Amino acid sequence: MALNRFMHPRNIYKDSPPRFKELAEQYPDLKAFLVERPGEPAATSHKSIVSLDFENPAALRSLTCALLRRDFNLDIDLPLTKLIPTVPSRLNYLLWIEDLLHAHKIDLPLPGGVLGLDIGSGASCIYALLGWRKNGWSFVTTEADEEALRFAQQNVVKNGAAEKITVLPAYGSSHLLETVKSTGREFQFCMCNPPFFGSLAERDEKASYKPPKHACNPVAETDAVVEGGEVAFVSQMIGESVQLSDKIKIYSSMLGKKSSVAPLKAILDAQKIPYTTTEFCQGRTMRWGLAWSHCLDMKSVTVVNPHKAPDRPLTYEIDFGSKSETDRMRVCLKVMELLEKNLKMYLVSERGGKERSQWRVSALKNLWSNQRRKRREEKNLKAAEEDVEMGDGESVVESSLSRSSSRTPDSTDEAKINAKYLIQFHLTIKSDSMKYAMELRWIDGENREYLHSIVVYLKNQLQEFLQR
Ligand SMILES: C[S@@+](CC[C@H](N)C(=O)[O-])C[C@H]1O[C@@H](n2cnc3c(N)ncnc32)[C@H](O)[C@@H]1O
Repeated sequence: MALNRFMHPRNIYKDSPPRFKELAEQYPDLKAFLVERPGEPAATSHKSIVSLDFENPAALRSLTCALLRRDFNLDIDLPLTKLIPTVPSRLNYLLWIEDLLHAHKIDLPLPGGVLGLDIGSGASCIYALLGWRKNGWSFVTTEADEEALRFAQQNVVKNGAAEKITVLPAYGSSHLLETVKSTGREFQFCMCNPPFFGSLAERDEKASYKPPKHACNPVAETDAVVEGGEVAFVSQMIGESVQLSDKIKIYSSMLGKKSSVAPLKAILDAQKIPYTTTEFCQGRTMRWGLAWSHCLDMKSVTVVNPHKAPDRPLTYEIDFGSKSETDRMRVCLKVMELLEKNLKMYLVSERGGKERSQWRVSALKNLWSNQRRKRREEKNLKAAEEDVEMGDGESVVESSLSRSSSRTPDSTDEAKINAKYLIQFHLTIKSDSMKYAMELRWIDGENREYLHSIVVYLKNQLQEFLQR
């Protein structure tokens, strides 16, 4: 896992790679593929190291299925004859798409939601299923291989995503054009992990492609090979994108060979199409990302740099003195209510698990400042209402109401959803022995001080709530 430290900073496997022994306790399918070897001679514990038999495609399949089930509540079937995706690597590309949408403010809950197009879903249909489960996105995907298409369709239905993900057969020789036309829809982005090679011989000969032992499985030719290789495939996508223009806001593709990046950039440069590139690092494998647009200035995009350590989060610890799932749920629900109902923020769930839940939170209005004044006013209002109940006259209530500056955000907030948000941050709630820690991590916005005020607001509200 030499390159793991360069994984996308939000990749959940970056700092916590799968522990095979633990995982196999939960998913006994994996047990048969565990390999135990002695620990390092220098290690004091002499503990053996438990790994997985990565050369066995069935082991890889069990791992992928277990991670999807444990971390994303996704249940998929995969034939051993098709490409078996690794979850951490697929997340890296998806997280980059999130960054691009975010940088252009097209990741907020749009009226119809975010709609993506995935070219070549594979049998797993992994990008669409992850994007749907993680971010609530809708997808149209295409697939050229009949067996992979059938599996992808079954996997979508099996996970109850048929209303949000449509898996279509590839449209003849067209990669994008005919599919987009046939749906009559507009897409926020398209993504693609094309077959890399021009021929099987090239795959086997290419010095620049040395598949790590553990990545090899008897991949069908359609997964790995396409006439002209990935450069021809993506140049055709670029050509079709010129005709589609802003029907897709951000076009993108993953590239399996570094040597493909330069010729594709040259094609975009020649046509003055703005683009941006990135590197995906996972395990011992590197991949490249290329994204371009006909309506957005991709050159000015500052995406979250995968090589830069994220800012330290602001943390608030809640000490219960006892731990139960019910306590954690109560706190999570209260935090959701405070953010969504009281502060009118928008939450997108990014991870839900027993020990840790994470959301991306966007605020369009500052409803957290001056909370002390607002609470004082609410208290006055309450006292006045009690006076009324005791028959003490209406005038007190009226004046108290007119003094109160707290307001309920109206439905026009929805209409302004595309406007610039004030702040966007990650909220993580973690449970650890006797404590629950709530972490707020800055993503973007107008003023970093807001994050501090939001923590103070949540802290005050939760203290009141927990005392009850
Ligand atoms: C490298 S695999 C990627 C599968 C999956 N997206 C993943 O990342 O695991 C490429 C997929 O594209 C499909 N494919 C090849 N040419 C295609 C085309 N013209 N339109 C749609 N799918 C195509 C292949 O059958 C294969 O399933």
